[in-house]
Amino acid sequence: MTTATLELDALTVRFGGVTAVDGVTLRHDSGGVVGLIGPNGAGKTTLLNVLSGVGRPTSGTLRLNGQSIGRYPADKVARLGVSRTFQNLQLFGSLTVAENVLVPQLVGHWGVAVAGLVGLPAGRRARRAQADFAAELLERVGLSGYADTNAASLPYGLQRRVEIARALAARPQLLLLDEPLAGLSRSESSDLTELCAKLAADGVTVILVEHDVASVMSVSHRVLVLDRGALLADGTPTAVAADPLVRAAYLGEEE
Ligand SMILES: Nc1ncnc2c1ncn2[C@@H]1O[C@H](COP(=O)(O)OP(=O)(O)OP(=O)(O)O)[C@@H](O)[C@H]1O
Repeated sequence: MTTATLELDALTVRFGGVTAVDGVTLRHDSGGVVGLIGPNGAGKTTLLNVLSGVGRPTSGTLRLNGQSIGRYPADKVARLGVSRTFQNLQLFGSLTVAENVLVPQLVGHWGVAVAGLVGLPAGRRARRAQADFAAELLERVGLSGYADTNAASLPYGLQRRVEIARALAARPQLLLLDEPLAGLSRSESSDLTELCAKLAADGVTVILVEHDVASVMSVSHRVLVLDRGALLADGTPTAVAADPLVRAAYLGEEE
């Protein structure tokens, strides 16, 4: 898989008088895990929304692999290789794990669904292909064997993985995770952090928005710090952790 090239140039998002993202300029083309941290209200989710086509920039440009995507709707951005998860779990509790993972595929294939209802061979073949695909995705996130389990019955940490598997179904180059560690136990957090590292090693660029700074520092190759919408620091975890501006504006606040 070729690594995604992401370029932001003076990217700005305003909501009325509030500048949520303030002239962010950066380029990333080296894969890995990119940690995005910053105090409450720093603009992290707003930036993720713009990267995934859920939000629009007020000004500035956003390019993915050289293509300007800032004005594209979310479904088009997804087709170009950007997938995301949201802060709040968005699973269908009454569906199985495999069904949850396949939701984007199933809703896009009414023809297959109809063929399946009447028992046509094409439907059976398609269903087998879908089951194989779900199994492949679940294997990638460490959920082999859970395909037929009801999603709501899983522990929270595993439900997070189901969401990540669903995001991987679109075969993204860029995976945006919005606070995936929120509400997880220490061991669940460390397992999910390991999964981020594994996905990055597989060639997916992972952008990780997280309040758990220690986990971000442990897994990220590059850390971006937003403060009141602006990029306050950008570098390796070691360099960012030692930056006096970051310590004053952010890390100090956490102590
Ligand atoms: N739809 C909106 N309308 C108006 N203001 C908004 C909207 N979305 C975000 N904001 C404001 O933009 C700023 C950045 O918010 P954002 O949620 O992006 O920050 P964040 O870094 O993700 O915060 P947190 O860590 O608390 O999730 C905040 O001042 C917020 O109140």
